[in-house]
Amino acid sequence: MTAPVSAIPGPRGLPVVGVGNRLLSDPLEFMVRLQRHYGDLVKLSLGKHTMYLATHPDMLKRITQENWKNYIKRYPTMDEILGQGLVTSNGEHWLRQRRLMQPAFHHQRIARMADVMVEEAERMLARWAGYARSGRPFEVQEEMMLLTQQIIVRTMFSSSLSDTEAHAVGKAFNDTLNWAAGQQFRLLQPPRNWPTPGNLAYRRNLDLLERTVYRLIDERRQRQGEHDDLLEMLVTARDAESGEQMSPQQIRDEVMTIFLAGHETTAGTLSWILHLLAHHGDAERKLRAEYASVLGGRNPTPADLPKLPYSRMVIDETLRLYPPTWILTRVLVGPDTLGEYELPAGATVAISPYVTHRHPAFWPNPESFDPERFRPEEAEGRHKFAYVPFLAGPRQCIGNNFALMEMQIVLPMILQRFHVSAVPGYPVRPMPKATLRPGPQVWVEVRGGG
Ligand code: HEM
Repeated sequence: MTAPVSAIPGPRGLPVVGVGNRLLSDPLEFMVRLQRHYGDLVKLSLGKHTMYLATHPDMLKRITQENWKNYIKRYPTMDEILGQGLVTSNGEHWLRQRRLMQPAFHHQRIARMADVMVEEAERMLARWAGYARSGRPFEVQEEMMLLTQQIIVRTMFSSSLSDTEAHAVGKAFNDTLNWAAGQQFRLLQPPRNWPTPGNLAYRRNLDLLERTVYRLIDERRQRQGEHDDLLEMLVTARDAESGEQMSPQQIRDEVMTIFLAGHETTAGTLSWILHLLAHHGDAERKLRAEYASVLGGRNPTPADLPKLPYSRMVIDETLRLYPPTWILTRVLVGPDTLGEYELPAGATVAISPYVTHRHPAFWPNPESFDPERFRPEEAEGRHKFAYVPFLAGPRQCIGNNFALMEMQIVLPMILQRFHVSAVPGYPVRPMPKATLRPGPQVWVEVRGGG
């Protein structure tokens, strides 16, 4: 027996905005409390709109795997920047693109990018050696953003860009995406064609990016086979069935998409890990012992990573507590049943990995940082959809192996050279913006590195 949508429980909220004000002011705490109070499917009235928060792993399985085609994405604010890239597209177009791009994200191809990750981490650590010598504290998230930004720019374009260009492009990407993310949260936006300073800077950045990206695409199409990077893969990919290749516009959309999806998430997670380790001495010691016995001070290679299980558990537990994609939404194409309720076509469903990762039926002491939860014996038998930092099903993150390898390489490089400690007086809390980052800032001091 199913119940109608009107029977789904939820808070009443205020007359005009519903619960919109509470969702905006403290969404994480609010959503966790809703799940505890009302259960696994909660109705959220947001003024004119209604959203259904689905948190039970069975529901996530239904939405992302069993009936995934019935749940589509709608992200209109990102259209101009991302176009029809993998994150924002749907249907046949998405399927074709995913098929074309999947091989580039295969384990073996990703492993070939390890050298770039090591080189960029070396550059960052050389800066940190300076901070260690002078005893100067620094904001670690900024460092991580710069690192992951340079890694994605270089794995995308390899040596086609000079260092100066790579920095300019990285910054332009970043500023454009921050601007777009900010727009989603602003109530009163000047129209995009007004010459406000924000609009002008946005236009300038987007122009620079498009000019650079189209130039590089053009060069590559004329001289193929000289590089082994993501751009080469996008330019040469051919659909196995139709033999078709991507148009320059489509390649541009995918370049922007990979940049958007591929650096802030990883930078935030690396910053969270350092913050958590600075407050959990036991985990830090265990991690150092693992690195010492397997690596003995040298940089890791992809072949070492399976031999560093505790390192992976620390990453997994950090992604459980602070999944960068803390909320995402889908719109129903046709009606569907979630739990005991019948939802109509057109309904918006929200999934929150942050809330599901704290579901008391699957996670004892959900707020505590405990990497041991991911020991194989502990993890065995756990509902597969209770842990979804990269989502699941056909639309699972295509870059999950990339991100995991990047973190597994960077982390031992940092910890084998430095002791990282938090600077007192700078409390850190989760900041639910476009991604869930630690904030407002993460100030650290480093020792060692000689
Ligand atoms: C810790 C790091 C990362 C996390 C937690 C993460 C998480 C996610 C999640 C939850 C989705 C699904 C979004 C949705 O369906 O609405 C997603 C999609 C995606 N991610 Fe990631 N991601 C990470 C890193 C990366 C990296 C490094 C790349 C690329 C190099 C990447 C590329 C993508 C792309 C292209 C999609 C769209 C896939 C599709 O719909 O077919 N991500 N990611």
